[in-house]
Amino acid sequence: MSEIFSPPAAQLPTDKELVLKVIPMPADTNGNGDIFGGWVMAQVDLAGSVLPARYMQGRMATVAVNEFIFKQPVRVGDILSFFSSVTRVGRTSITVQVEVYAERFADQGRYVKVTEARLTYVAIDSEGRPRPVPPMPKAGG
Ligand SMILES: CC(=O)SCCNC(=O)CCNC(=O)[C@H](O)C(C)(C)COP(=O)(O)OP(=O)(O)OC[C@H]1O[C@@H](n2cnc3c(N)ncnc32)[C@H](O)[C@@H]1OP(=O)(O)O
Repeated sequence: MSEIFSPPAAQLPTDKELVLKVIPMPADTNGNGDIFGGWVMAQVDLAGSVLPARYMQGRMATVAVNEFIFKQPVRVGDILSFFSSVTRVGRTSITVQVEVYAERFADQGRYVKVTEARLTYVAIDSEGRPRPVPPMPKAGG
């Protein structure tokens, strides 16, 4: 019987915020029976938008997937945890780093890093043109 490769357990990041948890379903698989990469990318795009939305306070669009690494396959029934941090606030855009960790269906509590990505979002006005990112309100102000 063939063994399934099991990478070492990962530590969850302490410098990032948990922005999404989701469990992929059989309808999200590719021809190999693993989860389709496009499904993972869509979830990362949604997760990545959470922190920029706090700054942008309105319409925004994904302008770039600057980097996307599929480090390990994702499987049906994994619990996926998406962690994100803002790495750059520009005039009209915000860049985030997203890391995705899987708890395998039959190995809960042990985390495997499956994906990491860097994405950039742009604040847009009602015409779809870039607008300045509003200043972040001061905490407690
Ligand atoms: C809701 C959704 O997610 S929609 C899904 C897919 N996304 C889309 O359909 C968006 C389609 N694209 C667009 O509509 C336009 O490209 C816009 C509105 C996002 C940007 O318009 P542009 O005229 O290209 O904007 P412009 O060149 O002024 O750049 C805007 C910002 O994006 C940044 N940017 C542009 N390209 C990149 C890139 N490849 N990587 C990183 N940042 C980038 C710029 O540096 C600038 O940021 P800054 O002001 O903070 O320095």
